Amino acid sequence: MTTTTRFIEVENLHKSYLLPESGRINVLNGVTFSLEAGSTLAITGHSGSGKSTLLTLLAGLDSADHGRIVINNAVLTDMDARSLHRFRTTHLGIVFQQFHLLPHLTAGENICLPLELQGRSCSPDIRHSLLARVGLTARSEHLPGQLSGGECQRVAIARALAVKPLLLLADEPTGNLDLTTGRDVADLLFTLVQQEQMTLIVVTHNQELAARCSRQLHLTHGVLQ
Ligand SMILES: Nc1ncnc2c1ncn2[C@@H]1O[C@H](COP(=O)(O)OP(=O)(O)OP(=O)(O)O)[C@@H](O)[C@H]1O
Repeated sequence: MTTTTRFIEVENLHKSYLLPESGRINVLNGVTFSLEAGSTLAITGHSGSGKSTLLTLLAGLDSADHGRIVINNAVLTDMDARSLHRFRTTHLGIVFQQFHLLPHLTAGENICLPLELQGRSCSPDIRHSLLARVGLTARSEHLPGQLSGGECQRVAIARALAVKPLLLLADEPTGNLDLTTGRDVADLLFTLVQQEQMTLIVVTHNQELAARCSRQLHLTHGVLQ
């Protein structure tokens, strides 16, 4: 018998946080969706609706209270912390609004970090090729503090691509950039996603960015619609 599994299957995901003053708040109340490999999905929703929380669970950076996440046949919600870490560093690329580059490392060193953390070598050729893909070959030796916001996000995208991820997760990737720079970064992101045939999930308030995705889902009252 042949079974077809979607690339991503999320079933009945629940997540709450315990607040010291006001008790428990339910953020995700049964999120369910599936996604084919190579698709691009935008998750929209008002501020505080739980978009980043959902992305954090998909990235294996936090655990759900209840529910199931399957990515490429791996059941993240059954994994222990060590397996999740291995899965994340091997198969996922993550891009954040605030870039999260290490300030004391150069652009080239930041880009190589995911490979080095896996004990893999990051040769000058690999480094050069990653920098070239984001148009920053001349900036390899610059520290993040010497780069513009758009350049920092390009470095962060190259870093996310270093491990050749199956899935790219992006949390407001243009949220810290002016309109033109944000459009340039979005152009780069979608070009690379297409070239690499990656699956992309992007969390955003930006309707223009969301509209570039093949699918959009809106998070409201803790569920996706
Ligand atoms: N670690 C945490 N501890 C307690 N509450 C949290 C935590 N992380 C998020 N929350 C709360 O969960 C809710 C959802 O937050 P989340 O950041 O996921 O929303 P969001 O839709 O991404 O918002 P924004 O668009 O403003 O970034 C908010 O009420 C937030 O305060």
